[in-house]
Amino acid sequence: MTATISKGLAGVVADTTAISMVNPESNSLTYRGYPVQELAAACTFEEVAYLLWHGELPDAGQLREFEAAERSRRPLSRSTLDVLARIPESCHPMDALRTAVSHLGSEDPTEDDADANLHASIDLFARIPAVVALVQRRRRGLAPIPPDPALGFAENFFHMTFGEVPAPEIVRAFEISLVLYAEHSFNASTFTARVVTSTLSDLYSAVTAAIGALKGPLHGGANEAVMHMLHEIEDPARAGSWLAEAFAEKRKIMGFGHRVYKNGDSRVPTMEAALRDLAAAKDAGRLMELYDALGGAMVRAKGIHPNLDYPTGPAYHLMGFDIPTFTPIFVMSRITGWTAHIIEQLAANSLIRPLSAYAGHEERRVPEASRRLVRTGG
Ligand SMILES: CC(=O)SCCNC(=O)CCNC(=O)[C@H](O)C(C)(C)COP(=O)(O)OP(=O)(O)OC[C@H]1O[C@@H](n2cnc3c(N)ncnc32)[C@H](O)[C@@H]1OP(=O)(O)O
Ligand SMILES: O=C([O-])CC(=O)C(=O)O
Repeated sequence: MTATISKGLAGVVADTTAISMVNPESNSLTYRGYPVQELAAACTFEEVAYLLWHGELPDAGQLREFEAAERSRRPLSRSTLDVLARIPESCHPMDALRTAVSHLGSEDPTEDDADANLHASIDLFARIPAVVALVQRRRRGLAPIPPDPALGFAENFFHMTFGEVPAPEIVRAFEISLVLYAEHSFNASTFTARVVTSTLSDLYSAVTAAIGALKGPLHGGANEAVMHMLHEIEDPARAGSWLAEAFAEKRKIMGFGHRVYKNGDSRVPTMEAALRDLAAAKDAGRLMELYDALGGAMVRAKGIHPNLDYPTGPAYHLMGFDIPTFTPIFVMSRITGWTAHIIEQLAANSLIRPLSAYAGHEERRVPEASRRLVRTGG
């Protein structure tokens, strides 16, 4: 019998999920039934995080309690700070974050039941921004800034990174990006987390593996690659010729294309609007000319549309973050979706173990040592 191979598991439905629905036909994305565009317009990131974990938006009392928990759990332990201090400054911040999350797991002695996993998820949600901010400051030769419990999640991240909170429009654009990045069904990093969880391993191991999967430029690493690409092209008039050269060399154009959406990513219009407001506030007309020139040329040449990483790259640049901080910011958001999936996987677990079709050497006998280990020189 010849097996049907679904390379990259393309088109394979691996399980059910109640967390989000990606619908490429209607170009929509819902979290727990709510359109992501409405959530981005109306909710704080804390409310969306609560929704992903609990299945419902919080009422005022639930939100107050949740915000208080997040704010109180932000500080990093001495031992986490010591581990971070020993990681080479030259490494990518995703490597530092992966190590920090793994270390945080070694500090958490709790069992892996659903309550403990929800507790650990909120711990990671609260602490990851402190790691990301500290690592960016260290790269700039600056001392860490402790979290401020008087500030919300997004504002506090700016405070820990820059020592100040920018204008509310900038914080809002950032918060919109966090809402849009939070969850996207069985993408590669979430599926990685579910595979690890399916062996009944622990939440920190699953998140550590997910960070590794997100780092790659075909997935979350694309937001950084987009900004490098825009810097490289530099002049909007060069966008067409740069693209033609990239096609000739069979290079993938970062921030374009998607495994599920083939007619545009449902999240892009919302993020693009936020980027345009940001660019107007920052007088970044030339960057937007380049952004539009490349986007237009790509759609005209190949009919391939931008994904969410295309607008978030320049948006994070305009907010003042260093490029290597972009994918770690994605982690600050996606930790909510990953951990919601880990809890869901565990609640109805089945070991994830697909089959492979063997394509190697035909069966053969191991030669005797006297024939295998013949001297060939030296
Ligand atoms: C948050 C996120 O993770 S969103 C994704 C972020 N990743 C990127 O932006 C990286 C660039 N994009 C890509 O590499 C791809 O579009 C992926 C990996 C995201 C999706 O890949 P797939 O689903 O395998 O692509 P798909 O099968 O639709 O490709 C169809 C054709 O379009 C081409 N194509 C797809 N995306 C691109 C791109 N960005 N640049 C150039 N060509 C592309 C493919 O090479 C393929 O061409 P072929 O038929 O001549 O071989
Ligand atoms: O769904 C995917 O394959 C990638 C993606 O857009 C995401 O993880 O947000």
